[in-house]
Amino acid sequence: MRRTALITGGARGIGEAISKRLAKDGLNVVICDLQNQNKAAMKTIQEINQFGGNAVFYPLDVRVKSQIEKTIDNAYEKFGTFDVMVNNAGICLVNSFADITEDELEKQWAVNVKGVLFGMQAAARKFKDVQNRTGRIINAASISGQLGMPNQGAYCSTKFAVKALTQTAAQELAADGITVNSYCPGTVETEMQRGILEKEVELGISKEESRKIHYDSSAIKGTIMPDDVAGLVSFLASSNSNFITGQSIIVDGGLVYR
Ligand SMILES: NC(=O)C1=CN([C@@H]2O[C@H](COP(=O)(O)OP(=O)(O)OC[C@H]3O[C@@H](n4cnc5c(N)ncnc54)[C@H](O)[C@@H]3O)[C@@H](O)[C@H]2O)C=CC1
Ligand SMILES: CC(=O)C(C)=O
Repeated sequence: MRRTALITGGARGIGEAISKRLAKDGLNVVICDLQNQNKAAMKTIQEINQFGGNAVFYPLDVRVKSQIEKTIDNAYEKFGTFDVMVNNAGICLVNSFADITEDELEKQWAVNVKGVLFGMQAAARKFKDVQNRTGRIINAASISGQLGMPNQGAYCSTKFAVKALTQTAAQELAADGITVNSYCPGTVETEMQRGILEKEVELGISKEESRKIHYDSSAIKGTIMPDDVAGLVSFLASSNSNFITGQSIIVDGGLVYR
């Protein structure tokens, strides 16, 4: 029976690449994203169908735990399997440390931390209570969860939290055969990154300085693309990573060394 993966924020950017890669790997793919990403999700599904993959779109908001639980139940009912949960959805609001507002902090914690925690809890419940078999939980962290970055204070705090939750859950869920890991990309060419660069210009950071921060500082020169992250997620979802758990793995071309 085909394994099934659910990817939050799966309609575009890194999530889109993960959806396509896992579909190529032969998994049923459940693309979960906000309703307003319907068009992007349909385009992704069309591309998956073109190479013979299997995908559906279930709209959800990761800030609402009951929606994640219901979506997992629906996916299980449709495909009869549920094996991989990718908690990828995230937002990044750039601001200098002195000016971070309560609203910015709350918005980012709601999606990046609560959304990931709810996704982990809902997936673990399903893996344990319904299937009683192995499962994979894979979370979006960032190099901003490894190192504090200028103008990303609130965002960094959420990604450090994801790393902490990943380590805790890995230890608590190991006995149930569930592994929990995170991916920590550097700067990846997506809508999120374009928004970050625009906001940095507003904060008075020159394009040259931005380029230095985001693209020119790593050992390997060049632009990290969503597919480069999807390759790691494919590995973490596969039997090649059976004994890897609690790790937050960096994909940044050699910038942060841990
Ligand atoms: N692009 C980058 O340079 C990096 C991104 N990341 C992380 O990777 C993940 C994906 O990032 P990108 O693809 O770049 O971002 P993106 O902005 O291109 O895509 C994020 C997706 O998440 C969805 N989303 C946002 N809020 C949601 C909610 N409440 N419920 C459901 N879906 C929601 C959006 O609709 C979108 O489809 C994020 O967690 C991000 O923090 C980490 C390191 C670097
Ligand atoms: C958005 C993000 O995580 C970085 C590293 O820029």
